[in-house]
Amino acid sequence: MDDSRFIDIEGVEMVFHTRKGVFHALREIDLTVAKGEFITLIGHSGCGKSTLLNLIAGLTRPTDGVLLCANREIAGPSPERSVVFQNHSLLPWLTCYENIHLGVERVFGKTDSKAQLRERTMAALALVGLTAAETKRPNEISGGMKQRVGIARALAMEPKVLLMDEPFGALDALTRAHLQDELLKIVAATRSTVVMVTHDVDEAVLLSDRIVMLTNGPAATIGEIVDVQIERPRDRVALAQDARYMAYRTAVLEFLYRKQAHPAKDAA
Ligand SMILES: Nc1ncnc2c1ncn2[C@@H]1O[C@H](COP(=O)(O)OP(=O)(O)OP(=O)(O)O)[C@@H](O)[C@H]1O
Repeated sequence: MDDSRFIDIEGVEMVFHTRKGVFHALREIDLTVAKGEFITLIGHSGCGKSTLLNLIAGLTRPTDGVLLCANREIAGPSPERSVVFQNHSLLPWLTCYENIHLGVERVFGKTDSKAQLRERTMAALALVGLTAAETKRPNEISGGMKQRVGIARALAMEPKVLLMDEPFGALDALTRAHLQDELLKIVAATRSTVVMVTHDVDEAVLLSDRIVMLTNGPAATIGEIVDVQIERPRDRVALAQDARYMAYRTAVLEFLYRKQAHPAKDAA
C-alpha cells in the first residue's frame, strides 16, 4: 500500500438539492493525505470545511468523484474513521467510562475479552488524563473534560483516521491551548492520521503538517496548501518567536483576509 496516498480524494464535487434549489458546495477537490499526517482544513465560515470532513467520514456521499481510505472506497461511516465534533456528543446518562466503553465494545466486542475491553477503556481515559473522572457523568465535568472524553472515545476505537470538526471551538483560550498540547502528544504517541477543521490560524500552524485552505463558497475548492516545515515536538512558547511560525501564520492570514477577503454573502 502507498502510505503517501492513505486518504485519496479525487475530483470530488458536492451539490446539495434544497427546497430553494441546487447549491454547489464543493468543486474539483483533489487531495491526498499521507499516513500519519496531520492536516487542518481552514477557510471562511460556510465555505465547505465540514462538508469535506463529512465526506471523508462517509456520513455523506459525493455527487461526483471518489474518496479512498487505505485503497478502499469510503462508502459509509466506519470506526476506522472516527469523528470528534465540537459538542463532544457524549451520552448524558452514561459515565465517562461507559461513554468510551460503548465505542470500544462496538469495535472490539467480538474479539476481545471483557477484561481486555476494560483495559482499552481505562487506557483511553489515562491517555487524556481522566482516570479520576471514570465514574462521573458529563454534567459533572467541565467542557474541556467532556471534549477530552470525546477524543478518548474516538482514539479508543483505534481508528485509521481521526477526523475532528472544530474540536476545541467551544472552549476558552487556556483550555484550548492545553488540549492542543495534549493532542500533539497523543498524536505523536499513536501516530494517528488526523484531518481537523479549524477557524484558528495559530491552532492550524501549531498542529499541522499541512494547512489546506479552501476558497470561499459557493463551489469552494482548495485554494492553497501551506506545508508547515517545523520539527516536532513543537513548543508553543518557543514557536511564538520563531520566524518560520510567523511566516506560515502570515501566509494563512494573507490567504484568508486578502485573497479570500469577501466571503460570498449568500454562501450560507
Ligand atoms: N445538507 C445540506 N443541504 C444544503 N446545503 C448544505 C448542506 N450542508 C451544507 N450546506 C451548505 O454548504 C455550504 C458549506 O457548509 P459547511 O457546513 O461545510 O461549511 P463550513 O465551512 O464547515 O462552515 P462553518 O465554518 O461555518 O462551520 C454552506 O453554504 C451550507 O449552507
